[in-house]
Amino acid sequence: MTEPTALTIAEARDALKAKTLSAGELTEAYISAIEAANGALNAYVAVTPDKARAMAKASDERIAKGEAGALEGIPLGIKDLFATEGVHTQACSHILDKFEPRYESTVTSNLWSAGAVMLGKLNMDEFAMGSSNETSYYGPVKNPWRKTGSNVDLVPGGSSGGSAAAVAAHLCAGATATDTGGSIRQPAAFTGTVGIKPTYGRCSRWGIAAFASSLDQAGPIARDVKDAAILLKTMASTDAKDTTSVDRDVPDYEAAVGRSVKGLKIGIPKEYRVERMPEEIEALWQKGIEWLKDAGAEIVDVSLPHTKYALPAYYIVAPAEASSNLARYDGVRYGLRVPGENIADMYEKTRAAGFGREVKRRIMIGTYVLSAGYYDAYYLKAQKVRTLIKRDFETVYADGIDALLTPATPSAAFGIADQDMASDPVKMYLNDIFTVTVNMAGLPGLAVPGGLSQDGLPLGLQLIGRPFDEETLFSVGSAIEKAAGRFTPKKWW
Ligand SMILES: NC(=O)C[C@H](N)C(=O)O
Repeated sequence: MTEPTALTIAEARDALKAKTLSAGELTEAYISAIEAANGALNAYVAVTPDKARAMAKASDERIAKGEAGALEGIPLGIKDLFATEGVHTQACSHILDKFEPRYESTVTSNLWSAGAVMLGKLNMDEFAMGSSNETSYYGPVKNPWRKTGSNVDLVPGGSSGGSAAAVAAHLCAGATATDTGGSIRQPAAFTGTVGIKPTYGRCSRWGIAAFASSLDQAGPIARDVKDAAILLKTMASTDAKDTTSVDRDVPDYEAAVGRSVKGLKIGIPKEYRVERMPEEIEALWQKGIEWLKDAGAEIVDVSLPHTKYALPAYYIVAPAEASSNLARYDGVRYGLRVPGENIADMYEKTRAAGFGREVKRRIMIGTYVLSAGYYDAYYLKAQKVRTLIKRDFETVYADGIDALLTPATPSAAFGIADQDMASDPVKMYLNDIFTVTVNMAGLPGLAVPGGLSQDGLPLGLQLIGRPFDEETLFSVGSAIEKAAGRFTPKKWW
């Protein structure tokens, strides 16, 4: 029999339904896999076996009574950014030390209401700021993938590095993640998994620690396109507690998987052919184009003229919002408190000790671009650029384009403590060059594996859709998946 942890969500769902596997057995298999692997991979920052067993037992009882929910008995990992009642929720920051919320985020409560089982909390870049998972207070996550014949540890990408690594290494059936500028799609690309950032407003942000509220969106990381569709269906909802969540029915995303792409118009934006793009990324993109042509789609060259301004504008808007959102961590209500001479001294000492370097850098950039005298020159201008970026997409969609195809990242996974990235934060920020436009425009974006690099590392393609048209992304994504195949790392841990 296949190992229970090797099953996709769709397969596990069938096995649970056929009663050839129980939720208890499936959950035990994941708990053992985490125990065996987490010391090496550091994907989980908190494991909740007792809770998982109790949830699985309840699932088995519901299955026996014929009352199974859409995700009944499916063991999931949760990014540490989501509030989980009574369970470690620290956005992988020292400043939230020992914080265990008294409430549950809307996305996770949707999952538990559908019968899913929580395995624990997943590592991430501190407050989701990073592209390598190295800014986590809990240390870096190791990518389950290594170059062929090498034993050098690589990053899994970030900020949802723990989510991506856990899914790739089969330490959960699927995971929640969030994406502000690429945090779902870049780690998915680096680990050979599938990740979707839905349209802004599709998932409730309630109970997710805020980084940049106008850009943050939750979404799943999964082993294949179908599993991503299954997870998003339950994660998405309209929520009175988040006024930016939209009042729209959630479609049956799973039904879109495998649907024909014949006649769809796929745009290829020429501005994504950036300078010094590695040949293998260019080749991957070309392969994606050929696969979609073979599947009957029409390929159209398009232009998104303001693309090159997206990254600099993102690194103004995101830090500006972060500096405001992170003002709440002051040592008064929750988390870390470092005593001081007086209250101002206590704030200073707490924030100095509680935040890591990258978070401090963003707070300083954000405070600067919002300050009197600089607001118009930076923040206001960046917001105007954001409108131009959004209009670029509106123009191509008005011309009948159904979705756009681009690479997901400008490279494959790089080494932990990469000197180039460590010495120059802008080099790290360049990881987001293909993904931030999507957040700036509020659009859905899907990352799907397209193949392996010459060194044997996964490379991802990105599909960008019309607002609230995640279904087309699932259809086109599954056409790519069908042609490219699926990718699982060789176990070394
Ligand atoms: N949060 C994200 O989407 C990650 C992005 N690399 C950032 O550091 O802002």
